[in-house]
Amino acid sequence: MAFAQPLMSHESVQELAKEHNITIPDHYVQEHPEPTFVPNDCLPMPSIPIIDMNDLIMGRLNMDLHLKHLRSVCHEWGIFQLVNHGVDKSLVEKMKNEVIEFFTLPIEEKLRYKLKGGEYEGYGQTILHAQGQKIDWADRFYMITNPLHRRKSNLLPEFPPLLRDTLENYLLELQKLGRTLFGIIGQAVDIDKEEMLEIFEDGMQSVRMTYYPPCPQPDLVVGLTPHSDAAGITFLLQVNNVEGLQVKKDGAWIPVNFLPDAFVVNVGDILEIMSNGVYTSIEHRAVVNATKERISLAMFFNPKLEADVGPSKSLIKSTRNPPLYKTLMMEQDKKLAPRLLAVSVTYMIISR
Ligand SMILES: O=C(O)CCC(=O)C(=O)O
Ligand SMILES: [Fe+2]
Repeated sequence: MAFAQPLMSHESVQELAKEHNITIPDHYVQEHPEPTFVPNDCLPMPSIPIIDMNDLIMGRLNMDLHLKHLRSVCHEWGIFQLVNHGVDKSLVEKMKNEVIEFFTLPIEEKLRYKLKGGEYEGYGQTILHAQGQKIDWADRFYMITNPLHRRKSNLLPEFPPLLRDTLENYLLELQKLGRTLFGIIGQAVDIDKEEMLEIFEDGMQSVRMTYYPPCPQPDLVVGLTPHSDAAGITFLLQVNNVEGLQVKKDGAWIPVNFLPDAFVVNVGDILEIMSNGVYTSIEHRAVVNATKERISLAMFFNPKLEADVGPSKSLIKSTRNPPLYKTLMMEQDKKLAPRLLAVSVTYMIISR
């Protein structure tokens, strides 16, 4: 590896991967990442369940069946492909193109949004907490988009105008979808719609764009360390049709085969807590490709910052089950707040 102008090792793996004949630097080399599940005649490759939004909003006749199915998917898997979600296809395509454009910008442009010491929002790589910490083979851009007063003035407002406008439109559409989906996901586990809406209305929302460069020795690195999302739910878009996301199901790492036009929806820790453990915040990771770059866009939906997060009051009342999790204040709790702000990539379920 030879840089004319060496970059800080943790500034951009995208730049590093552009060099010919690279030797993977030590801080990217992971010891024995767990292998991907290999199917055989007795155990075929499982696939992520599909939820059809039309069934949930129009399937009045069989609504009980649809809710039961949604509940079992969120319980067994904690992840599904959402089809017929109603978000305009051309807007989604535009969003994908703008994200690709962002990562195509010269490094100097992207470094205008560079992560600063101790901050979580901006452009960069895994934050180094400790000496010897391994770094994921990916560059990321993370920022809070809602509530509006929490937006950083040097991030979204400074974006290239097309990216900024497209992201704003995309956010509005996903907020509409999120509101409907939260109501139904709550209903499927006996949480009052009003309680759900009250907690998530004008909630904390954030976005992460991730660029996974190709890696000549993909088995030596990890694109995204195994984690569960600290969010309520996550909407995930695979931007350039290159696979890499995997979920841990029954102890095995299963690749997620994104359907065209679907969002992959993750149940996050907060929904697991609110459902008193009925729903599962699934562990997931991303692997990288030997020859192709991969790009993804994740939108995280959380309760509002002043909300208390714990097992839902209406659910506990109706089921009379004892709460299995503590109730924490969304913003003030020392464990929850930094984890939510970073949507950190260390797997842990809080306060179980
Ligand atoms: O890149 C992906 O597909 C996964 C992204 C993800 O899990 C995250 O940003 O939390
Ligand atoms: Fe995630």
